[in-house]
Amino acid sequence: MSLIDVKNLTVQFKTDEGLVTAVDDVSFSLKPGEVMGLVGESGSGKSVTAKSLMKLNARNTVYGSDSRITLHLDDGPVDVMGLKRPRDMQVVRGGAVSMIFQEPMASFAPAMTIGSQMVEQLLIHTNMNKKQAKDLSIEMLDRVGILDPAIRFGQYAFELSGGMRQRAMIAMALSTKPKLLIADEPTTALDVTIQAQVLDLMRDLVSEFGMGIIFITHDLSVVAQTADKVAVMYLGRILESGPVRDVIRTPAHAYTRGLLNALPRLDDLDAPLTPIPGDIPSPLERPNGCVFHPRNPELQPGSRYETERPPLTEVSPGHFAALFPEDVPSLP
Ligand SMILES: Nc1ncnc2c1ncn2[C@@H]1O[C@H](COP(=O)(O)OP(=O)(O)OP(=O)(O)O)[C@@H](O)[C@H]1O
Repeated sequence: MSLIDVKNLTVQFKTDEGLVTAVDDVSFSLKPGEVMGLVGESGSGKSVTAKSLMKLNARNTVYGSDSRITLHLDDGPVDVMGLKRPRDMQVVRGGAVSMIFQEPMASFAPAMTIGSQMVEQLLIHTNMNKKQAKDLSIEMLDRVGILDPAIRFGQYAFELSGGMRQRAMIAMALSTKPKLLIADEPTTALDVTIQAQVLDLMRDLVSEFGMGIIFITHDLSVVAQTADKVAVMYLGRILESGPVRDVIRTPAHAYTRGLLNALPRLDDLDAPLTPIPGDIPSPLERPNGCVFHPRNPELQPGSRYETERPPLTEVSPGHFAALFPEDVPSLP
C-alpha cells in the first residue's frame, strides 16, 4: 500500500507574461519507509511539486483538472487536491506531512524561542498539553543530537549554529510524527561534515519512524547516499525514474547522463567536468516534443524527439525513461 500517490500533476502559474507551466503531468508513488530523491537543475519544478503535496503553492497557482494527489492515512485516503478549508488543510500541513527547508531561518520566527515554536505546533496538531509538548520537544532536540537540549529549547534561532538550526528544524518537523517528510535541499547550506551527519540522521529516523521521505536536491551524489529511488526532473517533467542504483549506474536518459557527467570525480581529479550544453529555456518557451531535446547532444537533427513527446518507457524493472521504445538501450 502506498503512502502517497501523485497522478498527472500539472501546475501552472498565472503571470503578467502569461501562463507559466512549472510541473507538467508528473506521476509517482511513495511507500511508507521509502526515500525518494527528486533531482534536477534549478527551475525544474522540484519545489513546486513538493509544495503541491501540501497545497502550499502561491495564490497564482492553477492545478491541472486531471491532477490527483492521494495521501493514505490511518483514517483513510485524503484527496489533497480537494482540500479547500484551512481547517481541512491542517491534516497535511505540519500534521501528516512536514516540510523542512534549505534555510532553517525561514522556518523559525525570529522573535520566538525554538521551544515555544515547537510547543505551539504540537498544541495545534496533537492532543498534548503544554507540559507533554515541552517534554517531547526537548526529547526530539536530544534525538537529533543537540547537546543541552533543555537550554537550546529556550533559545532563539539566531543563537544556534547553522548545523544546529538544521537539526532543530528536523526535530520540529518530526515531533508531530508525520507520515511524510518533505526535505527541500535540507543540506545544501551546510558544510560537508555536517551534511553527512544530517543525512545519516535522516536515514536513522526513516528506519525508526517508518515515514516516507521526499528528498529534493540538485545533487545526484546526495541522492545516491540517501534515497531508495529517484525521479529526475527537467522543465517540469520527469525524464527518468527508478531504483537509485539502476538510474545512477545505468542512466537511460541523456539528461541523467549529463547530470552525472557534470559531477566531479574524486577517483580522477584530472577528468574534465562536462557541463550539459546550452541553457535551461524560460518556462514560458517550453520546447515541443521532449523538453530536453534542444540540449540533447545525442540527438540527430530532425529526430522525432523534436516534435513528439516520448512516453515514460520501462527500461528495466521499475526503471523508466522518457524514450520511445525503439531507443531503449539494451542494458546488461
Ligand atoms: N508563484 C510563482 N509564479 C510564477 N512562477 C513560479 C512561481 N513559483 C514558481 N514558479 C516557477 O516555476 C518553475 C519551477 O520552480 P521550482 O521552484 O519548483 O524549481 P526547483 O526545481 O525547485 O528549482 P530550485 O532548485 O532553484 O529551487 C520556475 O520556473 C519558477 O520560476
